[in-house]
Amino acid sequence: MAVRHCSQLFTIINATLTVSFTGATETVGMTVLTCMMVMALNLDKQRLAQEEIDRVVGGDRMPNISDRADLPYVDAVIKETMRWQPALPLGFPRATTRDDDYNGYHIPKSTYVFANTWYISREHNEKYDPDEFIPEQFLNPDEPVRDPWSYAFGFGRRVCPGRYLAEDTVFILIVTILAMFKLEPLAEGELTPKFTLTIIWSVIISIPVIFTDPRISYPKPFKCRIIPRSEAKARLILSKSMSAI
Ligand code: HEM
Repeated sequence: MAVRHCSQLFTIINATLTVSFTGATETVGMTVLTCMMVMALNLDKQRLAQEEIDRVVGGDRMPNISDRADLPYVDAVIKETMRWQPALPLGFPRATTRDDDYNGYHIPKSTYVFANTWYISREHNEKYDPDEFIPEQFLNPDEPVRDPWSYAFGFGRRVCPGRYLAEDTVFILIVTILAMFKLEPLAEGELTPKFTLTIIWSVIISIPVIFTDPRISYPKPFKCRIIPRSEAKARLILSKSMSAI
């Protein structure tokens, strides 16, 4: 079920924070958690996203899925989250069903192959450092950057069948959290987005030190303040969560 309206916000945030989304949908939880972390790390970007939400949605209702087209900066924040640290940096391993030759390489039958999503996300770009969190790169029509929605979900026949559900769900969770709450690190320097190289399945990739195992990569437990952005918003959250019970 796509989350069209995030009225059970507290429950959902709680579920997200404890990463209790199970199975395939866990990747949705990871993406939302990653976004919360980068928002706490990048307060200037968080403020830009919130200003856009306030302009479009106003203060007396929660965002809904139909606001998405009018929220390009929030959309760019989500894309940049998926690029900056893809939930599945090497996708799922697959095995070849027959001998193959590709680009001068002979790949025997039954070889494990990976789509290196991490490498695509680090594609060379003259202007932007791939380790920096820069949503703005998705907003310049004159210099198009590859859209992470085109590679974060895999490729071909076995592409993720949940991608459209994931897209809507990630959007509505993040936009609602940003509309209602300010996210702050607990202490200066608490979260360090330093990248480190690591080898996984014989492939070298880099991940932030604050993330877990790169096979399925999500933030290690982190502390941050989640503060309602105003009294009015606190009342709105309470009224929605009470009416959802
Ligand atoms: C942000 C969220 C998500 C991400 C980043 C993600 C990513 C991926 C990736 C990279 C693959 C491997 C594709 C390949 O091998 O080419 C995959 C497979 C799969 N995903 Fe997702 N996924 C997400 C959400 C979901 C959701 C919400 C569902 C279901 C409700 C789902 C169900 C599946 C299933 C069943 C497969 C296996 C498909 C197959 O082997 O044929 N995913 N996903």
